Amino acid sequence: MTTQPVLEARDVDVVRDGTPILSEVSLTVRPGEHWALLGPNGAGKTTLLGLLGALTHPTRGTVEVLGHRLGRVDLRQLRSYVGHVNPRHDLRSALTVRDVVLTGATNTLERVPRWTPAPEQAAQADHLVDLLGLRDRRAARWPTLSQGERGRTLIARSLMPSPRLLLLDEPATGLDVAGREQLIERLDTLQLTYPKLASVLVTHHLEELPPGTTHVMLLREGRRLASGPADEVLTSDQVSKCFDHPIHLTRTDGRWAVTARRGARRSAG
Ligand SMILES: Nc1ncnc2c1ncn2[C@@H]1O[C@H](COP(=O)(O)OP(=O)(O)OP(=O)(O)O)[C@@H](O)[C@H]1O
Repeated sequence: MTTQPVLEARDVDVVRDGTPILSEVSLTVRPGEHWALLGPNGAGKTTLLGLLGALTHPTRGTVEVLGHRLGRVDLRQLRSYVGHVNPRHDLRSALTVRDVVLTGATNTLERVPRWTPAPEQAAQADHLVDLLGLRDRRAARWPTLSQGERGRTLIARSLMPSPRLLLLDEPATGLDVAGREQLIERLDTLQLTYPKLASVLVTHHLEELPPGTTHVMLLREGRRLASGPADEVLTSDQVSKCFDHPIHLTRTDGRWAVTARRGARRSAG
C-alpha cells in the first residue's frame, strides 16, 4: 500500500506574460519526505513553490495539495493547512518572538485585536519556541532579532496549525555560518519530532541542505533536469549540468559540499 501524496503536480506549465516559466514539471511528495528544489537563478524554483503552497494556479497541468485540486477549492482555506515560510515576512509592529509564533494560529501578519490563544495554542507556541531554539529569545521583539532568529521564528509560526506540509523558500539567505548551522540543526530536529511532516526547501546552495534531505529536484530553465532520491540525483555530473559549470560534489557526515572543477571547462572546450 502506498501512502497518499501530500503534494502531486502533474505536467505543470506556468506561462507569465507570454513567457514560459515552468514546462512539464511533475512532482510527487509523500508524508515524511524532505525535498529540496535546486537550480540556478531564474530556474523557476520559487514559482514552483508558489504552486505547491496554493499561492498561484498552473497555466496547464494539475496540482493537488493535501488531496485538493487547485482550481476546485478555496485557495485561502487550503493555504491555512500549509506551513509556508517566506523570508520576506512584512511584519511592521514590534511583536515578541512568542507573539509572532502565535500569529500562526490566526494565519495573520499581526496579532488579531482582542484574540487570546486557547491554553493548548499557548502551550503549542511555547513548545515550538523551544523546538526552534528560541527559549531565551521568546520575549525579544521582532526588530531586534537577528536574521537567523527571524527565520527560526517564522518556521515556528508556520508550524502553529500543525501542517502536514512545510514549504521553505531559501531559509538560509543572509545567514552567517553559525546562523545557517543552527537552522539546519533545528530543521533536523523538526524532522525527528514530526516524522510524518513533509517539506520542500528551495535553495541554490547545496551546503544548505539539511542531512535529512531525502529527495531532490534539479530545475533548469523551468524544466526538470532530474528528480528522485537525493543520493541518486546529487551527482557531480548532474549538478554540473544544472548549474552549467563543472562542479565536484562530495558528501561528508550527511552534508553536501561543492568545489569548482578548475580547468575542466577549459579542457572540455
Ligand atoms: N510574473 C512574471 N512575469 C514574467 N516573468 C516572470 C514572472 N515571475 C517570474 N518570472 C521569471 O520567471 C523566471 C523564474 O522565476 P523564479 O523566481 O521562479 O526563479 P527562481 O529559480 O526561484 O530564481 P532565484 O533563484 O533567482 O530566486 C525568472 O526568470 C523570472 O524573472
